[in-house]
Amino acid sequence: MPAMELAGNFFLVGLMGSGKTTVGRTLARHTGKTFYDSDHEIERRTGVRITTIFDIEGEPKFRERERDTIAELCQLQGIILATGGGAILAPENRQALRKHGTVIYLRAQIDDILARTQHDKSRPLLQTADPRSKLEQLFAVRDPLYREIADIVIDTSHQNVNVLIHRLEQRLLSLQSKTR
Ligand SMILES: Nc1ncnc2c1ncn2[C@@H]1O[C@H](COP(=O)(O)OP(=O)(O)O)[C@@H](O)[C@H]1O
Ligand SMILES: O=C(O)C1=C[C@@H](OP(=O)(O)O)[C@@H](O)[C@H](O)C1
Ligand SMILES: [Mg+2]
Repeated sequence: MPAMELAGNFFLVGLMGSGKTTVGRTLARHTGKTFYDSDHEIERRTGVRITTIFDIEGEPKFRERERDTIAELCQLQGIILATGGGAILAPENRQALRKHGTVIYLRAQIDDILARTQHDKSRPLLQTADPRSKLEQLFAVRDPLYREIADIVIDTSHQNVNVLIHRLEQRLLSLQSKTR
């Protein structure tokens, strides 16, 4: 029996390192919904890591794979989906996410993201001499797009994951009772 009853799909968006995969997995456990991560799904389908896809095929082809994967996952019901940070760049993805579920924007500070991702080589866009300025550029382009489709914006800075998830779940329950 899940601890929490929530109707519908929930989609997590936000920059790399904002916690989409981590929060999504726990939210799925608490709600009894099935967890998907668009990056994991792309890796499962191709049999290679995201970095390898970027190396061999380049970002445009990765974005195509991401679009196809998100279009398919959005047809499912009762899921929690952690998207990749750049998924919202494609208008089709923004439209599909808005249409098929509740969109949660995990908003993180660049300092926190840098601390969380500094030892991790799995994000090709951050393998640069100056990841801070890269993240600043990405934030400038993407923050308006995350906001455009978000039903809930939640600040993730200065708190551990458990506190964050508790706050998020309270927000989701109150959103659900309002829209009923
Ligand atoms: N609120 C948080 N506070 C501290 N660390 C976090 C928080 N959210 C995520 N992390 C850590 O940051 C790293 C990146 O998280 P991840 O869930 O992979 O982010 P995303 O999927 O958004 O790129 C992981 O090591 C995770 O444990
Ligand atoms: O921001 C981006 O463009 C990307 C974010 C990554 O996912 P996370 O946001 O889960 O790290 C992954 O999809 C890929 O490396 C590109
Ligand atoms: Mg992720």
